[in-house]
Amino acid sequence: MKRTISTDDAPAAVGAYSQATTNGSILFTAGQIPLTPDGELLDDEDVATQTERSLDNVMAILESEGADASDVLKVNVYLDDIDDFEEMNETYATYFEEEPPARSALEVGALPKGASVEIEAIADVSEE
Ligand SMILES: C=C(N)C(=O)O
Repeated sequence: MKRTISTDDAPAAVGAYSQATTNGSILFTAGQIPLTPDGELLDDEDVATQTERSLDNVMAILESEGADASDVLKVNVYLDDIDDFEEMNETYATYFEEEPPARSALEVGALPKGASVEIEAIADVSEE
């Protein structure tokens, strides 16, 4: 059965979506842009900082469900400029040092709120 997830440790949705949804086995986070949990937008920060903030949000959502980076199966990374790939990837790699999940990274025309980075994850939250 579908359940929506809400945690104060990640920013509230900026539109008509939930922070994450799960069926108890698989968890889907919404795309996380570089907003602090208080709602401050870090759109003027460099891509490394935006990547860090977005991934911190993903991790906070996972942790609210008792999961962590090791449970992530797939990540999608959206960049407003693919030339930022290396800078994003360097920061990203520090979050997934062992057995990194599958990932897609792509350039899109623009992201909500003028962000440079948006990151979403799919994780295994089933009981072992
Ligand atoms: C920021 C988003 N995840 C959205 O607008 O869908």
